[in-house]
Amino acid sequence: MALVAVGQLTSTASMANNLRQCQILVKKAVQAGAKALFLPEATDYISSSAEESLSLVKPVQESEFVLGLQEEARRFKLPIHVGVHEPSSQTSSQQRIKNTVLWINEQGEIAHRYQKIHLFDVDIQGGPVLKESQSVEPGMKIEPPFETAFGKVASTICFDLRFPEIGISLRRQGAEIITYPSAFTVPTGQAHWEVLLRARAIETQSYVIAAAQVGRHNEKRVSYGHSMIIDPWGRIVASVGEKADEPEIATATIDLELVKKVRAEVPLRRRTDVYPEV
Ligand SMILES: O=C(O)CNC(=O)[C@H](CS)NC(=O)CCC(=O)C(=O)O
Repeated sequence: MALVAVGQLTSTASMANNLRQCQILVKKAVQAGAKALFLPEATDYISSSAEESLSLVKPVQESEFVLGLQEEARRFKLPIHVGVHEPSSQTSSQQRIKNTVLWINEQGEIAHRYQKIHLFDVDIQGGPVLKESQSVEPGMKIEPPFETAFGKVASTICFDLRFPEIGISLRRQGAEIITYPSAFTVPTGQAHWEVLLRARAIETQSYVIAAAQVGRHNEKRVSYGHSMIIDPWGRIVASVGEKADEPEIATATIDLELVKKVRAEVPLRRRTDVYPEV
């Protein structure tokens, strides 16, 4: 059994300020006795255009944001899961970046990395129009869950939440905790956020940890907030809400016995003789 924290903040285009907000979240997580801190998608920065995003992106070893978080993790022996941007490794004519999540272990090392595979290209009437694929290169693989002191953790990012296959696949690979670091829009968040997260927890019989951006990032972008942790029975066991005046955490205990109990009580034997396995 271990206590973990989800952290919620409003990232802007100022990486220095975003790091300061994360330092507040680290302090709160340490004070609460948490054994890990989970931060949202794009915690390093949220820009107002593809051009601005391309101008801000840096490799992790040159990013004062990532280096600063690694220092925090080392100093407090607190592993941190965090969404960032990284330069593309491909040499193509169209310059694009990667939307990734990192696991920084308690030694401050990057021990796991996942690159977002589903990109958010939407045109909602009266709502947001966002074309993530204009500046972001999609990942090409699901990463197997990684071992932590409190269970096997798997990573997805934000819009990946709408694709149950990735959760099912991660569960099949042994995940006990599935993370959805996000920056959900307000209209889609109001309509879909909680119900999708709870569905992913119930159908995978896993803990779901969903750290989210909240509030106004710039003149164009506002995020829904409502970071939460859900247990394998689908109960919300920690939630932050939508206040955006200061960085905030919520904590919950990860109980692997509950994961075992739910999986034993309601065995989900897939009919892969009838439909394909994912
Ligand atoms: O732009 C960045 O730097 C960080 N990335 C994001 O904020 C991404 C792409 S625009 N947001 C989402 O995927 C929201 C999904 C969503 O809101 C939904 O599925 O309804």
